[in-house]
Amino acid sequence: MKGYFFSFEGPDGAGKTTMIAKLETFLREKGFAVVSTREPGGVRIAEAIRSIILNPDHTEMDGRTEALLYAAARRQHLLEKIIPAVEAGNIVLCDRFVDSSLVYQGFARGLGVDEILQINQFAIDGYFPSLTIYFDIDPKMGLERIQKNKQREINRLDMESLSFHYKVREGYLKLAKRFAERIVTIDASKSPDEVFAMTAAVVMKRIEGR
Ligand SMILES: Nc1ncnc2c1ncn2[C@@H]1O[C@H](COP(=O)(O)OP(=O)(O)OP(=O)(O)O)[C@@H](O)[C@H]1O
Ligand SMILES: Cc1cn([C@H]2C[C@H](O)[C@@H](COP(=O)(O)O)O2)c(=O)[nH]c1=O
Repeated sequence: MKGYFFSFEGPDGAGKTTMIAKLETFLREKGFAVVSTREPGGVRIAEAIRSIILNPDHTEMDGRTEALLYAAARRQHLLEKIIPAVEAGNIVLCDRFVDSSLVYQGFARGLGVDEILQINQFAIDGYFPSLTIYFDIDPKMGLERIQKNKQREINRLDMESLSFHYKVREGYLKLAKRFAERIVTIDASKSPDEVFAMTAAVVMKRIEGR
């Protein structure tokens, strides 16, 4: 039986990585086969592209170059890891996917959501997640969480202005309305336990409701 492809989105510091780790343990304890992955990255070539995109020294990077690099990394990640894992019956939990490009490059950078969607259609051939959970948070709170987390590297996107990160949130809220059949919004400002309880409920409803 085929598996599932679920993606997790949100502004920087919303709690995506934390919730995916909790969800992976929760689903495995229920007997499900789970593969967690992330973007940009997930496979060797995409991780190499990640290091180019996120390098804080690469300040000269053009917006369209950035968008094309994210899409290229996505193509390799999708074909080499995501699709085979879903076909093998796994639940794939992906930390960011195409919606991040639509929001960060399309909306916040002003390249155009539909223009970025077109580039990504070339990359993903319409292979969208069946469920996307959007962790909504005030960007200031998310960035403050990151600053408290000393182990986390600061990447080139983190260094954008606060107004850019507010545009990111605005872009996600618009996307959640546009793709309401796929995207479920969760209030990520609550405690980790509260956010996880809501996340697990949404995921189990989707799995049981297949
Ligand atoms: N609900 C929460 N309440 C308080 N702190 C949280 C919550 N969720 C996660 N955190 C903490 O916030 C920090 C960022 O969490 P996490 O790395 O999961 O966010 P993220 O959305 O993956 O961020 P990024 O997109 O920047 O990688 C971590 O230190 C994490 O422990
Ligand atoms: C997939 C994707 C990501 N981004 C941005 C969003 C974040 O600022 C970084 C990734 O860092 P994280 O800590 O691993 O979440 O890259 C983007 O702008 N466009 C994308 O498609």
